[in-house]
Amino acid sequence: MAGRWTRGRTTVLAHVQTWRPYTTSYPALLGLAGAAWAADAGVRRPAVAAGAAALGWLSGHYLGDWFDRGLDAIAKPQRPIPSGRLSADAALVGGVLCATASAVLVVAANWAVLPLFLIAMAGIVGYSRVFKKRGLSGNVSRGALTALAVVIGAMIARPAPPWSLLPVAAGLLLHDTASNLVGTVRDVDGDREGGYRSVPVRHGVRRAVRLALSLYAGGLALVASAAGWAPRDAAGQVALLVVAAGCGAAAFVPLLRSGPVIDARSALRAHEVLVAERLVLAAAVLAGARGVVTATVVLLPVLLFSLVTQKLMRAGHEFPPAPAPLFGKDPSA
Ligand SMILES: CC(C)=CCC/C(C)=C/CC/C(C)=C/COP(=O)(O)OP(=O)(O)O
Repeated sequence: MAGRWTRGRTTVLAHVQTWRPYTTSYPALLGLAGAAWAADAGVRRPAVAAGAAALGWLSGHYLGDWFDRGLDAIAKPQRPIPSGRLSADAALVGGVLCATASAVLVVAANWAVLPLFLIAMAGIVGYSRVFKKRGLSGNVSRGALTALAVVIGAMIARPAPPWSLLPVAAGLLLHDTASNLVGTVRDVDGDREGGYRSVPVRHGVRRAVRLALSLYAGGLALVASAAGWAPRDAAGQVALLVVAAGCGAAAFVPLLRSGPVIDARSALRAHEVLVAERLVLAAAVLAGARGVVTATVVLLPVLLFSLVTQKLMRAGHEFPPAPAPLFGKDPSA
C-alpha cells in the first residue's frame, strides 16, 4: 500500500517537473494578452485563450522531453524520463493529450484557427526534433511559437486578428528567440557532448550573448512601437515595458561582463531573470489592451508563483545533483 502511494507520488511529481510550473503562466498570459488586444471591449473568452496556449505549451514540454531523452540522458540524467521516473510512453501520451485538449478549445472557439494551430504543433515538433540541434533556426522557431500563441489568442476572441497585433507578434518573436538563445548558453557543455550545434557551441558564448542582446533590444522596440496602436492604455504598456527592460538589463549585464567563458550557473541565473521578465513583457501587452491596473493585478500573482516555483525547482531540473561525499568510506575497500 505504502509502496503504491510512493510510486504514485513519484509519478505525479515527475509530471509536474515536466510541466516546469515556473514557465506555464507565460503562455497563458500570451493567449490572454492576444485575446484582450483583439477584443473590442472587455476580453472575450479569456479562460479559453489562456488555457489553449498553456496546454499547447505543456504539450511542447512533454514532446520536447520525449525527443530530447537521448541528450538528457547524457547531460541531465536527473530529469523525469532519463531517471526512469516517467516513462517515454507516458511523456508521449501526455504531449498528445495536452495538444488534443488545446485543439478542442481552439476549434470550439473559432474553427478558422485550425491551420495556425496545426502550424504551431508542427513548429513544436520541428523545434524539438530538427531545429534545436541546428543553432539559430532552433531559437527562431521557438520565438515564432510565441508569436503564434499571441495570434491564436487573438483569434479566439474574434474571427481575424487586427493588423495592430503584427508588431507585437514580431516583437515577441525576436524576444523569445533572444531568451531561448540565452538558454543555450547554459547548456553549452551538454549540447557539445550531445552533438547539438547551438550558436554558443559553434560561435562561442560571447557572440551568442551579443546576438541575443541585439534580438532582445529589437523585440522590445517592436512591442514599444505597437503602443501607438494600443487599444486602451499606451502609457501603461510603455511603463511595464520599461520595467521589463530593467529586468532584461539585470539578465544581460552580468553575461556581458563575463569573460570568454560563462559558467552554467551564471547563464542559468540570467535565464531565470528572463523567465520572470517575459511575464512583465506579456503583461505590458495586456496593459496596452486593458489598462495597467488590470495588467498589474493579473501579473503580480503569476510572477510570484513563477519566482517561488523557480527557486524551488529550477536548479534541480537543470543540473544533476553533486555526487555524494564518501564520508566514512574506506577508499581502499
Ligand atoms: C496554442 C499553441 C499550440 C500554442 C503554442 C505555445 C508555445 C509558445 C509553445 C512552445 C512550447 C515549447 C517548445 C516550449 C519550450 O521552450 P524551451 O524550454 O525549450 O525554451 P525557453 O527557454 O525559450 O522557454
